[in-house]
Amino acid sequence: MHEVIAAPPPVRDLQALVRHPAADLEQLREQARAAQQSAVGLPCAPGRIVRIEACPGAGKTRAIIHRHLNHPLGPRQGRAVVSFTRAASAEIARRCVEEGRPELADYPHFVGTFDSFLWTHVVRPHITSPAGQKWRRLESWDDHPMARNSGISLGDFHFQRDDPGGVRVVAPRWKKVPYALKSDADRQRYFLHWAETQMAALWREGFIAGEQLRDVSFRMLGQPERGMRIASMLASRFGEIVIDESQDLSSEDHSILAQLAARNVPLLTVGDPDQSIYGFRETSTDAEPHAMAMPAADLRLRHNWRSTQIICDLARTLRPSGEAADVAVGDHRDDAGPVLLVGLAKDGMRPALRKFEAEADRLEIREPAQRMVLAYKHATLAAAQANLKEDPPSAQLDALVWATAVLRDPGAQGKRREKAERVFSECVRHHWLGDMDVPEREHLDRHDISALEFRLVTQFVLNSLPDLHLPAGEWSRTAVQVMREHLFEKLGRFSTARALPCPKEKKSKAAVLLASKGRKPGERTDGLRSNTIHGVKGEQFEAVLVLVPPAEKSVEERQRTDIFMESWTSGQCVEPTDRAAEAMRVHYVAATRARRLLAFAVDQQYVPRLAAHLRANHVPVSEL
Ligand SMILES: Nc1ncnc2c1ncn2[C@@H]1O[C@H](COP(=O)(O)OP(=O)(O)OP(=O)(O)O)[C@@H](O)[C@H]1O
Repeated sequence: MHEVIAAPPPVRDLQALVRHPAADLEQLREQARAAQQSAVGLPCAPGRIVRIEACPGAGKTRAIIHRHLNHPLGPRQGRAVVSFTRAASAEIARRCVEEGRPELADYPHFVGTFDSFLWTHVVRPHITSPAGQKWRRLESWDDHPMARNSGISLGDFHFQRDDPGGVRVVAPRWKKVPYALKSDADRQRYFLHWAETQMAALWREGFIAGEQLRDVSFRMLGQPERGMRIASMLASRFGEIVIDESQDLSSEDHSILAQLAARNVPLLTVGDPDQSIYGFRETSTDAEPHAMAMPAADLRLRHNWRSTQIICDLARTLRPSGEAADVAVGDHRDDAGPVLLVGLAKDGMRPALRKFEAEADRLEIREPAQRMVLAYKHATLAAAQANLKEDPPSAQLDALVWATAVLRDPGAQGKRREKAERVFSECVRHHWLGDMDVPEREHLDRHDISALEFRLVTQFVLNSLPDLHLPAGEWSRTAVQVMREHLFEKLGRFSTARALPCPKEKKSKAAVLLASKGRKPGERTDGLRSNTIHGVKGEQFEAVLVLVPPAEKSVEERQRTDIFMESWTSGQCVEPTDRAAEAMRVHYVAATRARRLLAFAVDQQYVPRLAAHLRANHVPVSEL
């Protein structure tokens, strides 16, 4: 058995303490720090995966960084700290630098994403290539120009395995049929055929991404000798492999980890199962159900440094696992502000936004970046607010404007930023180098340009492009002129000298409007920010408004909203499938982003029932 350092007190005691009017904040904080310290020191155990569960705001990243800073491993051994997004890995690397220990993000350590870990340490060193073929990993299929066709990418499909134990490269099926193709069966068939042919061709060339990488890893680890070699090399290089945000592991990822653990690779996972919101990543038809039976966690952190106790109490009502409410220990723990419930009626979502703004004003939360409007789907936000489109527009000029606007917005993070970087890189390479038929790295290799050189050039172009409030026609001309001056004249190359086409009717509009959603006259929403719930995982804001709109668009959407609201207000999932639990978890993630002010805007018909349910659970609410 492992040793647990300074075990935190049992939950029942904590609950009693926190409800007591004289609960001593300093005493609670001591317990919270002791629990975090336990996570920092919890040893890995051979032969199994050691698991830490932690509530929202528990300081998971902080605990992992303290472990990395303060717990050295054996001589010449490193620690792998694995996350699920490039942004999360970059944050860990940044914190190592901030602590004056930049070497902790470098060899022999590994700080990166799960996919890059599999590639760098499981697959690449051990895979053999047929003659003339070279394996190359793509972060996403979207990164290869030949994996895209008229706005559809190979990433829009799941593929089947070519044989039972093989790799998924044949028989694509849509993850979700794009709206524009919904009623066009011929085009759908065309794209399915294109995807199958293209995937097979790219696979033969040696390109590998997501699902295929997992298949290859699993297969290689399953081979007795090769599996043993991979595991023993991992175990000698890494004293431990820490996996952050482990709730995002798919059942296939779990199977890979189980193979590693069985071969004594020391593994520690840290995550919050209630925040598992990537059910759609369960790709294979033979995948285990999402909620795999897990052994009890080795340690659970139950103190929340982020939110008020009222927000923690509300979060419990959204928790499918039924875990007790967390204990608030942050600066706003005792704020008494109730949860706001705003009824949505026929006059749309604007009144709800205004009420939320007024309440944020009253609490003196003025920074727009701290007043966050969240919804399950981007379409909901588009209806409520005008701002930059979620995805790059298809016209060349509009896409460049969009990418420039996103990359210049310090608040733009995650997937959207990655998409913008890709669009921007392609535009610069198109104008500079031409021949856009291979992914970025090969394109640069072909022209003997290093990745760093290219980054400097793109950054320079980004800074030099004109202000996005210029008329679009003028912006387009100036943008090409800037690229010509900076790339052609200074760097000796320029493959395209034409202005980016700008249709007549758009020429006099401000360029930024080419990349924005429409805004009704008189509407101003500059004082708020908005995002999808999936887009703000891991973040926090002073004030959060969660929109749960009456879904009028489709039966499917209406069902999703109804199932969610029925489940929430009845205190149990009303559907046996994972759909209800997933909707609960997604809204749980939304609610737990809030530090001080939490509001829900729901269809008016649900307000009385929701208010009654929350009050019955001792959550003060205010109906607006
Ligand atoms: N020991 C501590 N003392 C003071 N503040 C802390 C402590 N631990 C964490 N915090 C603060 O609590 C907040 C939440 O921490 P963090 O974002 O790391 O939580 P998390 O566990 O990653 O949450 P989530 O899973 O919801 O994203 C941050 O503002 C962080 O600085």
